[in-house]
Amino acid sequence: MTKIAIRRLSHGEGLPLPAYASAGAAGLDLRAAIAPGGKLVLEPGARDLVPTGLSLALPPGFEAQVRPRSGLALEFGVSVLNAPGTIDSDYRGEVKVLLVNFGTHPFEISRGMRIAQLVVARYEHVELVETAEALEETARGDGAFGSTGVSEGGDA
Ligand SMILES: O=c1ccn([C@H]2C[C@H](O)[C@@H](COP(=O)(O)OP(=O)(O)OP(=O)(O)O)O2)c(=O)[nH]1
Ligand SMILES: [Mg+2]
Repeated sequence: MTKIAIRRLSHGEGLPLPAYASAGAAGLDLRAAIAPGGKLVLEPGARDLVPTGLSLALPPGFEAQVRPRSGLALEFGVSVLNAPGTIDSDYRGEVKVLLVNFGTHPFEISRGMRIAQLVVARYEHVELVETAEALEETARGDGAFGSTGVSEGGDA
């Protein structure tokens, strides 16, 4: 299993490290590291950058994606605005979560609340090779944005 160095920042002390909630979970649950006793209220339509109290050293070739938790999205309309947030392998600052409240009620965040999940994934750097030639043809060609039909079962 790939090992990734993680540091708990001072305001993250006392909080559990991100963990997989089940044996097959893809994401490590991230917790809000807001001040003890403090709370953060996200009004409907508002966004806020929530600290996790953690920084990571991802190895080259790995990224981490900050993804919403579907339970918060379904129940409260709370999501990650820039989903999936991208943590670069060379980033050493604090991992932060940009939460947004698409719901109709204020959403209260307390310290330690599981607010998002972090999926660590491999990526590749590619070399872009500019060409003046026509690109290799495909059946799709330049069809996009519903070119294969938007209603269920297609438009046949
Ligand atoms: O949800 C996120 C997204 C990003 N970051 C941090 C880690 C990432 O490596 C850095 C830059 O993110 P990104 O490339 O998405 O933002 P940018 O607007 O392109 O900023 P930059 O110019 O710093 O790359 O910000 C977070 O902590 N949480
Ligand atoms: Mg960037």
